[in-house]
Amino acid sequence: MNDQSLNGQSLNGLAKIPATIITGFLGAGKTTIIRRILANSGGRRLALVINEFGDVGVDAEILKGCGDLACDARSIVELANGCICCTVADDFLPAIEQLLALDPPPEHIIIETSGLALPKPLVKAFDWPAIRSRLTVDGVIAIVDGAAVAAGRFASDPEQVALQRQADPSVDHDDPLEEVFGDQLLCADIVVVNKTDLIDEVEQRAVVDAILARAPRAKIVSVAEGRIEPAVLLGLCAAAEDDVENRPSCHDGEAEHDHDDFDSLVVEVGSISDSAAFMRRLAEIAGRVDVLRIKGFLDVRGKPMRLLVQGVGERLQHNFDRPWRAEELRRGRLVIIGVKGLDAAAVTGLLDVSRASA
Ligand SMILES: Nc1nc2c(ncn2[C@@H]2O[C@H](COP(=O)(O)OP(=O)(O)OP(=O)(O)O)[C@@H](O)[C@H]2O)c(=O)[nH]1
Repeated sequence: MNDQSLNGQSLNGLAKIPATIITGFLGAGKTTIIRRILANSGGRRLALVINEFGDVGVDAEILKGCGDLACDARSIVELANGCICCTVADDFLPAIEQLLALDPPPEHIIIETSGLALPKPLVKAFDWPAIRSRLTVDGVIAIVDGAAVAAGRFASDPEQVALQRQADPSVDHDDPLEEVFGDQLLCADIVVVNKTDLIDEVEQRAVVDAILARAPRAKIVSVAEGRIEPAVLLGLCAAAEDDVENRPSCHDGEAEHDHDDFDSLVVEVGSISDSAAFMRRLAEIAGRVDVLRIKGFLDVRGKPMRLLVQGVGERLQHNFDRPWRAEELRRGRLVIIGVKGLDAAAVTGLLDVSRASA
């Protein structure tokens, strides 16, 4: 602890505002869990910093308005300019300043990192004087997609890797999914295994074992649909900024890292008339091209409501989430994320849409 803080108090004697970092791989259920926290806030004034990949802003849109009593629109800041671990110096401090300027200020800040972000650089930012004097990291929560872990998404097959090494020793065999996943677990105070509705008990045990193999000291809670009492996740008083040394990362020692291991694109989709047919095509693409995450909104002709589309791997969901507003452009846009080499041409070709941006 440095001289600027003492037992959660800042120098001017005011209690520091606690901040909870919610991390977890693409589609693990971070937004779902934050919705639950907002809905069961117990009257606490919450603020959110939402960082996501692609500028479609799906998470913030889902969260706006779902917990008005706990958190109004002014208390939600979106950081869409890349992963928070890389943009922390430019974007995070202004976001925090904006929230601290609210009158009255928030009682607790929740930060949702993008699914590809490494949480450790963010925890380190809480040691900067401007932040350290006013905030503390109450806890780092890593959300895990139980079904994806059970399916082996984050574990490279050692035999396969050995065979590939024999064939071509120059190929880089690090598994980027495994690295991000491992870093998120090793930084966490609590690991939440979500999506237990999609796996049986044997698989659940295997998932817990896989987590403990990487993070032997992890405290693990298993849930479905993010159903968890906020009291389990908030109020941990971990002061993680004082404890970064005990949160190892496979990127420790690197001056900076990048997200070159992943590709993303945003596609513009004109009005569709047959949502079922469109979803079938999307499912076909997710199967054919190795898509990790799809999300966005679509305009269905003749429908007053906006269609929310969510995909994790090949599992797709869609539902009308709210009416289009009168002043709003009815615009279909999807963010599609995959590992490096994602065949963008195949995606746009199969969907018969244009690419808006990377
Ligand atoms: N079956 C099942 N689906 C879930 C569960 N939790 C979340 N989902 C679904 O998984 C998808 C992704 O959930 P999100 O909460 O958006 O995940 P996220 O981690 O915020 O996603 P990113 O921010 O894109 O990384 C959505 O379609 C959710 O409805 C669960 O426990 N079971």
